[in-house]
Amino acid sequence: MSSLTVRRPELKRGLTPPMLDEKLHIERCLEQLHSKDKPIEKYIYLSSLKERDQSMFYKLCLAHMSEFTPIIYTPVVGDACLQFSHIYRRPEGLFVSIEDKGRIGKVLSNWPAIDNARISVVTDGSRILGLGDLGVNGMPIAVGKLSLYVAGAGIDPASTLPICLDLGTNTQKFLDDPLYLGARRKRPATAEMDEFMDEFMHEMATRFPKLVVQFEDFSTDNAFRYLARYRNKYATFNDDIQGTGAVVLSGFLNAAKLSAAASGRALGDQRILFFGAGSAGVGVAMQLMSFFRLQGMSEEEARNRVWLVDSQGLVYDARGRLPEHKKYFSRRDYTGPPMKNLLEIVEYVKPTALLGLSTIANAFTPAVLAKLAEINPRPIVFPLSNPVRLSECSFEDAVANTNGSVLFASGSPFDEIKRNGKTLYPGQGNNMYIFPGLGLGSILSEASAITDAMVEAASYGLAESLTKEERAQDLLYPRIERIREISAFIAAQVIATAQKAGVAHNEKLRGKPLSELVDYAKGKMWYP
Ligand SMILES: O=C([O-])CC(=O)C(=O)O
Ligand SMILES: [Mg+2]
Repeated sequence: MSSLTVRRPELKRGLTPPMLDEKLHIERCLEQLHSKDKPIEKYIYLSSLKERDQSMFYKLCLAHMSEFTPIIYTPVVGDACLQFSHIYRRPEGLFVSIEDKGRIGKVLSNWPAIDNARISVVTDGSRILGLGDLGVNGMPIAVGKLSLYVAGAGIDPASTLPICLDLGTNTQKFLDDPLYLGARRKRPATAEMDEFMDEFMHEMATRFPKLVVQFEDFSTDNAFRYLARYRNKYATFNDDIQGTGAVVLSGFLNAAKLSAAASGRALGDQRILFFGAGSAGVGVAMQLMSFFRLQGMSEEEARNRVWLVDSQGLVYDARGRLPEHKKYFSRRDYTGPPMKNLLEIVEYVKPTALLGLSTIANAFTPAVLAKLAEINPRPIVFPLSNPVRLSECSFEDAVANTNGSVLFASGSPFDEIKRNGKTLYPGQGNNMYIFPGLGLGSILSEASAITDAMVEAASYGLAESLTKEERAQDLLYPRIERIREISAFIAAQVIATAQKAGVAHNEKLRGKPLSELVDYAKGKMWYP
């Protein structure tokens, strides 16, 4: 030991309280957190803690995953977005404005950790969770997702880059708010936005050549359009379409096994009703096609197992003009009058599974839930809308109205329920199980693109990652406390698949067996 290390504490003497002990300081921080009674105050406290003492923030986060995720992420991050312009303390992340068009590269170069950046979450704030167009108030969603990259996949915080594109907002309330922090203008027309996005993506790839870009909470049309536009050109994925799709496929696979065991029907004998046909709804439906294909069905047979419901009711060809993204699943076999009532639609479709991506709170009424339980010994009910107050039903309602038979996963967290001496656990079908591992695998493999097969590998990796104990409790997802282990496993699957697809450029990893890839991913993780 050098004399300097011995003397250092002496040099600092007097600059901290005499009895400041690290272990006890953890307790102190937790006590401070627990002393806040409003969720938004807890969010503000943790956000400041992260700035003051990043290491302590992530230590606490890792040790208290199920307590922390609902605060730094869904649902409380939703409140943080709604109130962003009012609770704002200090800048975090990078803001790129429509006014920067023509010099976006210069703005990106202002990011201090330019050589470290490996993963960026980019939102334009136009559809934050189920809360609508929040404009520049969307920044906390990018920050929150990246905190989970650090906690959940061990990405070095210094390599994360949260970005909020400020393209204005069409929400008048914000335009009228004197404290609103974004450009006071309506959103640009498509052509102008496309020009902006092309320049942005080009400059991102130029300034940050090793960067993986996650698109987050863009409005539905743009989410699909930009995914198609950039997915073969850059290492990018859309979390709401692909991440949500993958996480739901994974939980659905586990739920279908339990449902088939209870009904005695074949695993593939599922009829899935989607309530909500936006980017998440159609993204999930697309992803679930691979569940049916895995059972040996043709594309046509698989598509026939899916029904969509939007704000106009059942989606079917004879209804008339449909937006592009709804056409694929539009029913050809129904020609009657518009069918709007969900209970009526359930009676007509007789689904084994009802998935909600509508952001319509309590749309799964007691009558709908009871009907599902009447036609299925173990109905699959996934109210996936976020945040929690927009959920299509609560876990409590789902359990109560199905006599406890429900196989349940929601987008936002619910508490477990004790019933007849048994504990029932709600699944959380949130993309937080997928994106950290998918991103980590893409970074480590140095992927030049993120293919469907890579997303699917992440999904099957997650489905496989349940322990015996977790399966014995009918869990559909593993416990969130194991997120790092799960992310390493998912990352390994993603790397192997990227190699097969020919998009992996990390030659060091070529041909390594899965177990070595898992160890490699674990070895690369950052710890506070
Ligand atoms: O952030 C979440 O909890 C899930 C998500 O991507 C969304 O709802 O848009
Ligand atoms: Mg999202």
